Amino acid sequence: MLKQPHLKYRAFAPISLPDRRWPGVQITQAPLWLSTDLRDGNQALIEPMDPERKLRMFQMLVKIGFKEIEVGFPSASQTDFDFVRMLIEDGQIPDDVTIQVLTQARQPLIERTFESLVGAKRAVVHLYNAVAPVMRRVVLGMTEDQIVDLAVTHTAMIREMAARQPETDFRFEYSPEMFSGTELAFSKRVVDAVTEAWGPTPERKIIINLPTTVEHSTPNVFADMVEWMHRHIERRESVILSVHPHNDRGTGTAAAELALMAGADRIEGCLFGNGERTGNLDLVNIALNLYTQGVPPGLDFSDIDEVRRCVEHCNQLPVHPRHPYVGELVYTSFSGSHQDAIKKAFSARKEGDIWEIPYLPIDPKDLGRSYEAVIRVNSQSGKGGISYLLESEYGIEMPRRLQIEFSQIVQGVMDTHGKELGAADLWQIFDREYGVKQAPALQPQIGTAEDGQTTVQAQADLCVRMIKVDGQGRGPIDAFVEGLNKQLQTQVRVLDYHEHALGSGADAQAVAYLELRVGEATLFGVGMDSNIASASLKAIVSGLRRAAQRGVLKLVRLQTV
Ligand SMILES: CC(=O)SCCNC(=O)CCNC(=O)[C@H](O)C(C)(C)COP(=O)(O)OP(=O)(O)OC[C@H]1O[C@@H](n2cnc3c(N)ncnc32)[C@H](O)[C@@H]1OP(=O)(O)O
Ligand SMILES: CC(C)C(=O)C(=O)O
Ligand SMILES: [Mg+2]
Repeated sequence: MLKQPHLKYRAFAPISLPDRRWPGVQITQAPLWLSTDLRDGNQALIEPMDPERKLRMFQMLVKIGFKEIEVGFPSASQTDFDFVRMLIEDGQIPDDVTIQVLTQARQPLIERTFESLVGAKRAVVHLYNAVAPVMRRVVLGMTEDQIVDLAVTHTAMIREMAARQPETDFRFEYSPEMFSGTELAFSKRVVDAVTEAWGPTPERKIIINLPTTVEHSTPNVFADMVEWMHRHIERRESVILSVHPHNDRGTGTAAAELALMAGADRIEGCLFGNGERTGNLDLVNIALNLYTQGVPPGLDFSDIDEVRRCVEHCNQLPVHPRHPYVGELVYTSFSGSHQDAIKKAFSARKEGDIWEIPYLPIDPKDLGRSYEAVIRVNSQSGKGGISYLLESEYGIEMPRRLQIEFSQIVQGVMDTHGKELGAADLWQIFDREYGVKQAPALQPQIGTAEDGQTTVQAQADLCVRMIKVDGQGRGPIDAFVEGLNKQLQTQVRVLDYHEHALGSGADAQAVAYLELRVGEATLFGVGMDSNIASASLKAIVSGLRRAAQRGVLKLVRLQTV
């Protein structure tokens, strides 16, 4: 075994392009898109798609808005051939969509490819052959001249065959396979020769597609290569310059973005990055990256979960929960400080504002995702997330100090059970702690004394004992507390008061949050009632019951009911 196994690898060589321009370029418009889900994606599946899956994928791609779709390698298998026939014969291809098919540079395969396209309104025939030194040497066993000849001969063959099927508007794409591993001068030589053989014009351009068949350099090197081709190939005005990144180093998206800055007009890839090995470029990722920079991608991902379900069904492969933009967890925040910032930013945001929500680079609603999933509560969470869930799901708008108090209670539950808590769990804990739903009846009678003060008579079930309250004060709360204090050894004071309405119409409720000082202890009580005064009195009782349960409430008189 080698002591230094890394020595068997060769470093990629930087490109000499001292006046490179791409680093200063900003992407201001979407590229032309080609989906190769049904070809490069399909050829990489454990179980290639059956006709039902292929059609479902095709229809989804059309719905998303792809205008160029590579639908297969029709000369490779009967299934691919039949699928292309079905699309054409069943009129499945909308007028504004062009199908594309791939072929090797071999006459029988090209003939079969044209056979599959009979009757199509429009089609792109996509020819490839390897140009990289290792492929020339090991696979094709050809010299540079022979490779150029292979490409040119078969381009001319395609041109002739296209002329024999004039009912179809044929376009042509050429890929120097393994462009990313090929000497630039040789790539240019092959590409120029093919372009000349096809004879494009600015009105009828050829597509020259530069594949990162295997990604083995940093994206800046690929960008240099693309810019070099962009600036050096002949007839550039008659060429649509396309790129086809794979993702072996995990930088396919970066490579594609830098390639666009470097002069590429068109991008090939697959939804959620399916494809050979680590996948093709993820089209959804790059399209939504543009979207979040204010550039409309021209592709519709407004129901991204529907797209994901379709892709998972067709590919029989799951999309990772952390996959950019679509994963189950990518709009979810567990950690307390993130939740806190998100909650505050949502409250500060006004309709029409620029999107500036920390930790959420895109509005989940734009992709058909809801905010409900944004915040989930586990042991890493704090008051922000807990109060966000109770507010968004149950309309409970806790004041800040209650948020702090309640989050400690939730933390206690979490420490015991260790599991994630949903909004319903939080509501249950809240209700149990503050006794909101099953609060004991008070039967308050509120009146006015001769001196104008408010009088309150009520019954208060303080857990330890039911007491009769009879008090007088500046308002119902003051009167109730005065009445209570006559009976309690531990004195009660209201420190703070918040209330809000919950719901509307006949079912509307008032929720009151009262911060109480009970002897030495400070704690909250919460009350809910259709009557706002009753809600406040219930909140006081809620706080006192909690104080009694903690043993901080002492009665002085035994005036029970
Ligand atoms: C980077 C890419 O994704 S390229 C697309 C790859 N996709 C696929 O291969 C999926 C579909 N392919 C197939 O079904 C088959 O490979 C076919 C039908 C195309 C060809 O099948 P076969 O004739 O049995 O050949 P095989 O599969 O072994 O391919 C290797 C042969 O193709 C030749 N070849 C490879 N690429 C090309 C090319 N672009 N042009 C001409 N010949 C080529 C090789 O030199 C080799 O020839 P050899 O058998 O004389 O040594
Ligand atoms: C056929 C070509 C474009 C390809 O898929 C690749 O090189 O990755
Ligand atoms: Mg590929």
